[in-house]
Amino acid sequence: MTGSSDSDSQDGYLTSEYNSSNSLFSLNNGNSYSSASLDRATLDCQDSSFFDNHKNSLLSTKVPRYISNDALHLPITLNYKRDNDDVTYTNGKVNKFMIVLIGLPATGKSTISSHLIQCLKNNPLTNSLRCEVFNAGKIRRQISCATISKPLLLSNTSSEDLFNPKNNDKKETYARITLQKLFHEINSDECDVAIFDATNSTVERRKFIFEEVCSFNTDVLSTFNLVPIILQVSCFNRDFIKYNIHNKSFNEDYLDKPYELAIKDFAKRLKHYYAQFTPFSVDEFNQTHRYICQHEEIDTSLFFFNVINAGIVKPHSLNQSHYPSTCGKQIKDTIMVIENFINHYSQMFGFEYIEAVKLFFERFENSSEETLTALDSVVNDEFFNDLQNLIENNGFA
Ligand SMILES: Nc1ncnc2c1ncn2[C@@H]1O[C@H](COP(=O)(O)OP(=O)(O)O)[C@@H](O)[C@H]1O
Ligand SMILES: O=P(O)(O)OC[C@H]1O[C@@](CO)(OP(=O)(O)O)[C@@H](O)[C@@H]1O
Repeated sequence: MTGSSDSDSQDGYLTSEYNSSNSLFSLNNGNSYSSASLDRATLDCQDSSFFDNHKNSLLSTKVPRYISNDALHLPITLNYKRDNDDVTYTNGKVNKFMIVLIGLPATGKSTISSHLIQCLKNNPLTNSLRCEVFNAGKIRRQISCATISKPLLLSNTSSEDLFNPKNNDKKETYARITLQKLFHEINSDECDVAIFDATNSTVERRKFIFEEVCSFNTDVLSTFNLVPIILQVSCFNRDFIKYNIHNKSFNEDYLDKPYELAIKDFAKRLKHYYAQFTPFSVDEFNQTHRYICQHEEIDTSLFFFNVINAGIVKPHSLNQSHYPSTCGKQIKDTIMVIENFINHYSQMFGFEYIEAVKLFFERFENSSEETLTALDSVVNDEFFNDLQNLIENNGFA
């Protein structure tokens, strides 16, 4: 059965319908970013920008006070227990899960992955599953450090220009190595839920990933079957993006770099990504499902979930679930927990994040701190306009 998932309406006054006819990801409008902007669709802004209008920022929205801090931290648990014999099989192999992340840099993929793991660990239905994140950036840093033996002069420096599209081969190599590590750890039964944390921003990359998943599942030497789950993380709010870029400037790529250089470098990286990114669509979901079914010669499961602007925008018809005709309890339970996490993300974590962003900008407005001035000089309207142009001209306008 195929269908879109429901979401709650508890936080209805904050959320906006995100339907396929006005969606960025809509097939009917030619996957257009410009003709299907989120701010028009959801925030009632006048221009047709990819980004939320700064003045109509989500930050001006009130975070509901009826959600206590405790509730924000407590993943919602469901009311029944997992049985010991819940393990299910596909083609005689024990099922495990692979979560394929998709999203531009600094949209919150790694952060949301750690929230999801927290949620799976806190739910009796899924707490026995061993979860692991396979981050392509981390593998890149490890390999670069080992190769150049100067730990902090990483391949991210502008001289190597790793993120320039002309150097895509290098990025693909790191992604392949990361995937191989993931398959190896699944096959040696070291984890049950493997999260592939990379931008996976092009159709070609995703095609490659699903070809590899099919090869893994049909390989007589692999003991396990991977149930693929696609989790797309999107962020269209300028304040969120600016705040996230600020935080990214403190990650391992920039430990030895001054703040302003880090911001400039990351801003440049973002431009490269915006020039190439293709969002995952319902159409691509259907094509991928057909491909997997043909290749594995069975009716397989495939799931697609979205977190948009930290869960504040609801992706109703974008989320897709395809359960096979004979679907084991373990798959149903795990998907239910993940779906529940997606539907309640704003209450569990999103609002707390908005509070943090608000605080950050309050501090920003009342200070003349050099670091924050540097941020403003790089991540400004001109920068967002550049990103907008890049996304419109990358074949999806
Ligand atoms: N949902 C979120 N909750 C809390 N912080 C977030 C969230 N999304 C992004 N951030 C902030 O933005 C920074 C970058 O997010 P990250 O998860 O590393 O993005 P990505 O993995 O997509 O590159 C994080 O360090 C965090 O400070
Ligand atoms: O190869 P893709 O899919 O672009 O993803 C990997 C890249 O994503 C990035 C994008 O910034 O992730 P991360 O921020 O998690 O470190 C790079 O570090 C990393 O090299």
